[in-house]
Amino acid sequence: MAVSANGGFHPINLDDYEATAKERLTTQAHGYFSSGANDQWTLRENREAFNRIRLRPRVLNDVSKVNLNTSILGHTSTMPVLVAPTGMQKLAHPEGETATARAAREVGVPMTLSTMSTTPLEEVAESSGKGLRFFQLYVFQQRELTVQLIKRAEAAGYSAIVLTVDVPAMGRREADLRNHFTLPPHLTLANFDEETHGATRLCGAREAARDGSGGDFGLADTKSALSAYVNSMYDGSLTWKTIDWLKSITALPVIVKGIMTPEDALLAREHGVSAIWVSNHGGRQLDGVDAPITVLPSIKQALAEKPVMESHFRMPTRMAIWVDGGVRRGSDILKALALGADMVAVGRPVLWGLACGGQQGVVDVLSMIREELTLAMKLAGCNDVKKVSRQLVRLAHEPV
Ligand SMILES: Cc1cc2nc3c(=O)[nH]c(=O)nc-3n(C[C@H](O)[C@H](O)[C@H](O)COP(=O)(O)O)c2cc1C
Ligand SMILES: CCCCC(=O)C(=O)O
Repeated sequence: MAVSANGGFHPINLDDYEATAKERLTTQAHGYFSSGANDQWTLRENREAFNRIRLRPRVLNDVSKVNLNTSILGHTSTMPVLVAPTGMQKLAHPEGETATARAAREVGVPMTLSTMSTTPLEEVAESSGKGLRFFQLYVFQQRELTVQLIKRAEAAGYSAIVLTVDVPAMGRREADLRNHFTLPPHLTLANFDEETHGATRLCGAREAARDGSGGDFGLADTKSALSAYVNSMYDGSLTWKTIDWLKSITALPVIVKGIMTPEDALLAREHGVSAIWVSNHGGRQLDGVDAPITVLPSIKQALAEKPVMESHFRMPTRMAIWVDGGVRRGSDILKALALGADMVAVGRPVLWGLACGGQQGVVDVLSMIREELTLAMKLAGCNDVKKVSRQLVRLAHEPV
């Protein structure tokens, strides 16, 4: 493993990557990557919720071969795992998003590129060739800028638009406030140019106020340049009509990221999205919300109880369910699949792999996830991800 040649680093689980990444990153970068909002209750709960779910293994089921291949939006992934969008990856490694995209391609899983990338979306696409890539969209008050981003993602061969809906305002990340988070001078928000955007190096609240970009500046905005940026640039007025608008300007499948209730899952389906991404943004937005894995069963049930028939074929409309938050073990993925997820995303572990070893570090992290998932499947008596069923898990309130 390339990373083991690098400073005698021999990780045996994803937590080992996190510990070593912490040693290698600046305080500001580590604070930004690792932290959650406020008291970080939700951040911890994202992990703890997995511990309350028990597996129910079956035996004597020939698990000599395990099939992990999964179909996603008409494409194939070599496992039911995808890379979640995370901003500013050059804070982790000089090759940033390019290294992540190449690693995802090498492993055969989709990569989601953040709007807040430190590499232009075209460069990421070019460097990772035929790899499957989705573009994560933040909607800016400057609507034309948003339209341009979508057009560029289409032209560069991204296969879906992932609209993130849980950032109408910036969550309160106290590590960023303490560290006065900003981008170092050599990095920019590379999907924008300074002339049209005016803030590619992020901006302090005072600067934003001075250049008239508006916003309602609070204490947090004077301490975190990211907070000032988000609160002055993002459009906080989005509604369900925004989905209709998005669908009217792109032919790409639209995925809505940040769904946490059955009510919103049903609305998302009504508005014709291809998938919902059940997520609380890695515990970084509203502290006190449940873990995505906790709300997943009720979302799955609500969608099953109220099927919507496709008018032409009278077949139930199939909207996929993706989930993320606190996934650190192969068995976490198995639990998520059993509770109804079609795909499971990982955020921070990819950043830790990137910080530890660039592209190879991310390949190693994703390979470790694959190895753990394969073993969990074997030990649970399941030889194909398509066969993972609800019977494979027991929730805390269910009888043994
Ligand atoms: C450092 C960092 C940056 C993130 N940036 C984005 C982003 O730009 N867009 C987005 O939709 N989600 C973003 N997220 C949320 C992730 O996509 C994902 O929902 C979350 O990290 C999943 O939890 P996990 O880190 O426990 O796997 C970010 C998360 C982290 C940790
Ligand atoms: C919302 C701020 C930009 C990136 C992001 O989504 C995150 O840091 O969680």
